[in-house]
This record gives sequence, C-alpha cells and structure tokens, in this order.
Amino acid sequence: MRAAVIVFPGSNCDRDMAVALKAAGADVSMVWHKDAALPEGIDLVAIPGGFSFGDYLRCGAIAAQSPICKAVVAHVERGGFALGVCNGFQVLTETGLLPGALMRNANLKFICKTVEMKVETADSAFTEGYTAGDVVTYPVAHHDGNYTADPDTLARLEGEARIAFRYINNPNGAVADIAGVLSENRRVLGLMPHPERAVDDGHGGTGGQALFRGLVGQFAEA
Ligand SMILES: NC(=O)CC[C@H](N)C(=O)O
Repeated sequence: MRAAVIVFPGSNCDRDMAVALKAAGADVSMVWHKDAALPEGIDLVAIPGGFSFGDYLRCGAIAAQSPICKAVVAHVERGGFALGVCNGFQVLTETGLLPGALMRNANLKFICKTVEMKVETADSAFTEGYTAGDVVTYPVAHHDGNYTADPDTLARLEGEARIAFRYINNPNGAVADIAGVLSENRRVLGLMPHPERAVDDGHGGTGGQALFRGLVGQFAEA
C-alpha cells in the first residue's frame, strides 16, 4: 500500500502516523499542505493529529482550505481511502468528507488519557482486523472531541452501521458515545482516539496495531 501523510503547520502526530503505517508494511510519503497534488499511486491519505494552524477559527477549519485538501477530496471522490485521527478527523468534517462536527469537550477541558472503545463494526478496511464487539484501548488528547450531528444524520449513521467506534465511558460528551465514523462508501474513517499511539509496547498498549495491519494487509492480499 502507498500512503501519504499530510503535514500542516502544527501537526504533531504526523511522524507517529508514518511510523505506524510503515510498521504495518505501507510505503509512506510525507506531503506538505501547500502541495496541490498527491504523489502518484496513493491508496491511503492519512491526516494526522495535532494543532493545525494553532486551532484558530475552529479546529481543522483552516487546514481544510489548504491546497492539498482539494487533492484529498478528489482522491476520496475517486474511491481512495482516507484516515483522519483527532485533528485529522476535525479536518475531514471541515472538508465535508465526513458528516457532523467536533465541538468543545463537554467539560471545557483538554482531555489527555487512555480510553476504552467498543468496535461497532468490522465491516470496513479500517476495522476488519477486529471483531465487532471487541474492546480496544487507545489514548485521547484533545479539547474539541465532542462529536455532534443532526438527528437525521445520526439515524443514517446508525442505520448504515457507519459508527465505527463508541466510547465505553464517554470522556467528552460526544453524542451517542461516538468516537469514530465511516463515510458512506466505508473508505473514509475519522476518529478522535489515536491508534498510532498504541502500536508499540513502549506506548503502553498495542490496541491500534490491528487497525493498521488490517488496513495495509488488505492491499497486500489484493
Ligand atoms: N491531538 C489532536 O489532534 C488534538 C486536536 C485538536 N487540536 C484538539 O485539541 O481538539
């Protein structure tokens, strides 16, 4: 698999994302936000966590207007895969590639801890390394992780089994305990917790490995 990790001013999980993808077998290019095109032959775009453009305006809002995001939208419209973690999830909602929005945490505080989530569906390239119902542990580190969407969108997400992960003990007030959602074609995943910070014993847990291995493994089989 060929993956591109997008780097914005203020990204801080870009290298962690690259390391996690490489460890799972992906060939990774780092792509600066000012580039107008992705490298040839990219299968997956990964938008990492961080504080792009200092979180000014709204988290992810300025990054979503970067030249590279036009190329990311075109990649997704062609059926390409995209993964957005934390600030990356915020960018994906701001581009309109995923529904809903991430608001300020209900307690108005930055939350930095490890959380448990339930895998709600294994029916996606991102979650096929798990079994639905599995409990996985990833770290969170955000102040705007409170996912919300209008009732019709929520009903659609539920009805189409597009809620990928739900918190077991909701840390941020997200509606319906939603930690991660899939696009309609199931090829775009956005989630607030960080799988790339849970891929090595040194991280204190390896619960994120199955996400990267499952995702990259599908391309090896193809
Ligand atoms: N770790 C992150 O990506 C944080 C995203 C964003 N800066 C927030 O705090 O909500």
